[in-house]
Amino acid sequence: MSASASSPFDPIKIGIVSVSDRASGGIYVDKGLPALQAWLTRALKNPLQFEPRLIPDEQATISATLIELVDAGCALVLTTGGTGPALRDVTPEATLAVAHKEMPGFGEQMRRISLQFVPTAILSRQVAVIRNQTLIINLPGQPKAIAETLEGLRGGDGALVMAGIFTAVPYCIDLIGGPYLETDEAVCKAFRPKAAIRTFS
Ligand SMILES: Nc1ncnc2c1ncn2[C@@H]1O[C@H](COP(=O)(O)OP(=O)(O)OP(=O)(O)O)[C@@H](O)[C@H]1O
Ligand SMILES: Nc1nc2c(c(=O)[nH]1)N[C@H]1C(S)=C(S)[C@@H](COP(=O)(O)O)O[C@H]1N2
Repeated sequence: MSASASSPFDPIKIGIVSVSDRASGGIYVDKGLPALQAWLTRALKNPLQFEPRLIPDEQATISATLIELVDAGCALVLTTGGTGPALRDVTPEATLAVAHKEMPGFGEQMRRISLQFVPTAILSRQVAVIRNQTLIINLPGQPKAIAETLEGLRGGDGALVMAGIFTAVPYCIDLIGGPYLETDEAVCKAFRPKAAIRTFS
């Protein structure tokens, strides 16, 4: 099933995946999925249909989940967790295993932004890839890292000091034949070349 919605008013399917032994094992309540859903709901104007998954740090399970979400027609899949150096952190490997194209700029920029927040930003091996017509992006597991990387760094007055990576997501999804994402500019101003901007009457 193609990720692009048949009409601009169809709900856009977004996969959200929390990769965590402890959360999936019930040791603590997962905070990643609620944080992902809340931020995406704030940032996007489109009607959305979330496909949430809470899974352990098992490489085969992560890859199978990503393939399942792409095949289900998700235009975008965001994972949180398992991107670190620890023995069981395998989300990047599982993501690359299902990739048709790598998108290295997203990981580079997420580490750059994250360094504004924590010096351990460089411990995240997060990647982003394209599979068919779906963009898959790994985020770190710290719940606060979700807004930090997607929205960027704001000054004390709320003004954006360093843009988050989500500003490039809508145009990337346009380019792979996905649906036209519209953002709430108060949360995230999507960048598109003038010729790529659509207006809906
Ligand atoms: N639900 C949660 N509650 C509290 N802290 C969390 C939660 N999810 C993530 N974190 C914090 O973010 C850090 C990094 O998240 P990580 O990807 O390691 O997820 P995790 O839940 O620790 O996974 P795992 O149990 O597989 O180590 C965690 O070590 C923890 O400090
Ligand atoms: N924005 C942001 N990036 C971050 C963090 C964070 O708190 N905020 N945590 C760092 C830490 S401590 C680790 S270990 C790595 C990997 O985290 P993960 O294994 O939870 O994915 O993400 C790093 N990147």
